Amino acid sequence: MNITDNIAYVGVNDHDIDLFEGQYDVRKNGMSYNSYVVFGSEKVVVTDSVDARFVDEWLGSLEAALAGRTPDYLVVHHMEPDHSAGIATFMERYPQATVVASAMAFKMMAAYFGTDFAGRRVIVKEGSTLELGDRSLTFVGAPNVHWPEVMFSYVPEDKVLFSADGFGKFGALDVEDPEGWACEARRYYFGIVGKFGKNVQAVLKKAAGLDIEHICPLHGPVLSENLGYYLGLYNAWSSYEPEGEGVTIAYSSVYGHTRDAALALAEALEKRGQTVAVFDLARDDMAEAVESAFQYDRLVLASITYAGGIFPHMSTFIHTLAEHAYQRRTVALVESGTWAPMAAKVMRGELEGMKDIAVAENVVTVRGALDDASRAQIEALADELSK
Ligand SMILES: Cc1cc2nc3c(=O)[nH]c(=O)nc-3n(C[C@H](O)[C@H](O)[C@H](O)COP(=O)(O)O)c2cc1C
Repeated sequence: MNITDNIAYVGVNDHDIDLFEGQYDVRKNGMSYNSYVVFGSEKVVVTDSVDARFVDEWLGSLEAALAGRTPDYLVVHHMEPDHSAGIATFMERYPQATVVASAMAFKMMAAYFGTDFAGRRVIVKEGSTLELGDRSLTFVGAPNVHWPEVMFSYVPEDKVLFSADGFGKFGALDVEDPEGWACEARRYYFGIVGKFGKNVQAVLKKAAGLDIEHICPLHGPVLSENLGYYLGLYNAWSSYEPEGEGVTIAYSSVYGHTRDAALALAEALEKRGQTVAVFDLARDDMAEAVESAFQYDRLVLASITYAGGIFPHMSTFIHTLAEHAYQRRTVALVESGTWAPMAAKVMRGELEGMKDIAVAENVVTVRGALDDASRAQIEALADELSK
């Protein structure tokens, strides 16, 4: 696959992986680890490597793409092992090659490979340029998007931005994603990059000064058309702006009564014309619930009272939101409890540490099964959330 006349794709698809980064379920569509070759008139650059299980396949694709040329540089934008596992093998195979990376990336290479390639390396920083003859790579610092050593690079002659894990997406490239780009890119963003909104904003500002026609991420498809759409989403996501109006309802229930309340609220909201997404935190993909909470402007947390506190899945969910800097949203509380309901109080306390969270006035309390009182509370909450 060619990105431009001078840039080829040499990445791999992974359909064996179950959990990406140890927690994100990608069994349905797999994952891609992207690597590219930039052919300059004088020098050839390979960008990044792939996961350890695919290094041989990557080297095979690379050799085919090189068509007899030898690579002069291996540019390392990001040292996470799913992109860096093949560095040492590459350097053995191509003894004339030089590694190009940030100073911090070389420290990480020493930690992973026992060598920082002294004598065979070029350290780059913001604004450094690598000349390839009729082409060049200019480096753009992207610290903490989402590791500290990350750099993007830009090829002005081809208007190509190599964006490391930025603009990444779950899913291998040999399967069509029926949901389009945004759904799995959003789950990826809020799971993996979401905490670092400020850093993403900083690099987006730099990117705004570049004339870009292709964004080449380390996971997912190369983005070549309608770039304003992708940049607009990244701008909304990284500034913690809700992407749209809607209510995410996340519930934890053992015997089904809290679920009944959550579903009754969903129905009441839908009757009022609201978009609603409901998640069972024990059974649905929690990363999708997190994604949905960030996508929409309102969130309902519904939990049983569990040993004087909240259910473990709800606790994990709220902590995950907090860890990802959840903010600027309205949150409503639904609780159940048979002898001393406490869940709403506990959840309210957990929300206190988050920025700009407005807690809805109406709280729903279910004491056993839904009754007239709790049904009335559900209607009142639906009214409040639909204002
Ligand atoms: C392990 C366990 C611990 C519970 N702890 C409390 C509690 O501390 N206070 C309380 O009022 N109810 C407590 N309950 C009762 C639940 O809140 C009650 O069963 C509730 O209806 C469960 O809602 P559900 O039907 O959605 O699972 C507990 C229930 C279980 C199963």
